[in-house]
Amino acid sequence: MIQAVITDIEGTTSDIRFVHEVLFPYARQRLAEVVHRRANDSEIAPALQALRTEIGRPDADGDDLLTVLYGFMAEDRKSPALKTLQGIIWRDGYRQGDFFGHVYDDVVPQLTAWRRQGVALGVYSSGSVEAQQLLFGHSDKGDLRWLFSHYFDTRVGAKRQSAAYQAIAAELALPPAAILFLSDIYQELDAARDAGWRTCQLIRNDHCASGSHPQARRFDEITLQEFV
Ligand SMILES: CSCCC(=O)C(=O)COP(=O)(O)O
Ligand SMILES: [Mg+2]
Repeated sequence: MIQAVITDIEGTTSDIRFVHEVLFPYARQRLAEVVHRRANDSEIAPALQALRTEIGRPDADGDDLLTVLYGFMAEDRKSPALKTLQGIIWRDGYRQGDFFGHVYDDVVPQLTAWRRQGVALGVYSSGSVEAQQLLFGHSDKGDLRWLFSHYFDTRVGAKRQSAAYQAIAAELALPPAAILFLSDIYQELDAARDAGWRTCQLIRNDHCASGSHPQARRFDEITLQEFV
């Protein structure tokens, strides 16, 4: 029996276009200011230091780091330091009302129903936990943070590696087969299945590369009883 549902964000609860056409450009336009003018801020400095460590260049200056960050953004690299910086920049955007987090219409009713059935709900995204809470806290469906009891980002491990799913199951204190992972990316689902989780691939658009997992176009097509 499924006791927890863990969901990806981009391409699963939320439109890829919101992430790539709204969030990423917003962060990109503000990265230079953050790296050059706010480098000594208490939350920026550790992120820049983590980036130096990540790239193995302890002496990298602001320009060097900016070049690396632009490169990471161009290739959509899930760098923890980049994700931390993006989350900090997006905070201003959400708070100023520059945008709201996109959430598909079918998501909230289904998550609410599962929660009422006693199923624990969590998020696992490459976006930082702060970025996840910002998106759901300032969503176009209102503040949805009450839905989720757990948030995981790449600090628990990379989404295409099964060790991350083992670590999440340990934190949830649940057997792997009692956890259902929802994602649009079959490589992430492969890693979850390797860890013993149940999986379902969301096909939100025709561009999704298909894997060997059960599929749904919307959350209300998912029946937990089918995943025993
Ligand atoms: C938390 S919203 C921003 C999402 C993001 O930065 C990203 O890289 C998408 O990652 P996901 O694991 O949700 O596909
Ligand atoms: Mg995704």
